[in-house]
Amino acid sequence: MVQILSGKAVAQKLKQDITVEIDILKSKGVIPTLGIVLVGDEEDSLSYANSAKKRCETLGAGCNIFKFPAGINQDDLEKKILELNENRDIHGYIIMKPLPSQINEKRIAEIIDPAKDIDCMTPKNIAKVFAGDNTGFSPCTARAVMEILNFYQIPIEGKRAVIIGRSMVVGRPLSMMLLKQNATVTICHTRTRDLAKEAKRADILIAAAGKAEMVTKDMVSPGTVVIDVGINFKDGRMVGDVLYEEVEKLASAITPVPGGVGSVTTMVLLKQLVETCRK
Ligand SMILES: Nc1nc2c(c(=O)[nH]1)N[C@@H](CN(C=O)c1ccc(C(=O)N[C@@H](CCC(=O)O)C(=O)O)cc1)CN2
Repeated sequence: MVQILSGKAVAQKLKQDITVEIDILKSKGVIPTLGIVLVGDEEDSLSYANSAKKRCETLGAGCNIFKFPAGINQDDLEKKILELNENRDIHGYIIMKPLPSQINEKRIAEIIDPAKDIDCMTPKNIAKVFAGDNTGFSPCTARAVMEILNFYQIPIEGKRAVIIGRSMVVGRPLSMMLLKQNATVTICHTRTRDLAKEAKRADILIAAAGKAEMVTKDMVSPGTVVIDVGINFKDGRMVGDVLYEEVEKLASAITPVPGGVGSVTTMVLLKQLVETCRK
């Protein structure tokens, strides 16, 4: 019988700690406030931004969405980021990705104040993740995956983890986090020669390719733990990167979409907001 790894239970546990922290900060006259930089109108980024705002409202934190047109140029966006660094009412902020193609993401990452970088875009913070140093922030989605694995006590040490996707928000940092817990990690991507063969070798398969329902039954061995990071919209409904109906029949455990990694990601974002606010 497949185990459903619900993100809601994990989010609930994180929520308890965050609520206590917010109450302490409020008693000192500080309302932790999140900034969200949203450029253009990518559906998953909009969903992420709106969900994060709702969570802030529910937990008593502040949230400001800074929305810019998809055609914004590099200089104007950089100016806005520098303003956010100086804005004492914003304690931490996230820049929704992907950014439009005219924007040089690397240059943006370099000017973010690392103390406000709660989704871990700056070279300084990402270097800590790669060095296995826990004193900085982690990319929220990658950390959400680890929170789920740890909450459900999924064994990681010595296991073969296969990640489909090499993004800087999930695939690459997550590979380092799993490595830190002694998994043997493989990252697959668009140029991987025999993706199904690689995926079938996984004890833990993480789908983070950003492609709706691309992981099918022929890519999964019986007994695999399947973590679906994807948030895609198909015919008006939210679906993951895993074709759930097929794969759940083979998996030993699986995260659903919705109600899986996505619901933990926004809670991790708030946790990291509260952490930076406290500092
Ligand atoms: N800077 C970043 N930008 C983006 C990221 C990212 O990790 N960093 N990720 C994607 C979107 N994303 C996660 O990967 C995401 C999209 C939507 C939601 C969301 O709506 N969460 C809901 C619950 C959804 C569910 O039940 O699964 C909630 O928390 O209530 C979360 C994450 C794009 N851009």
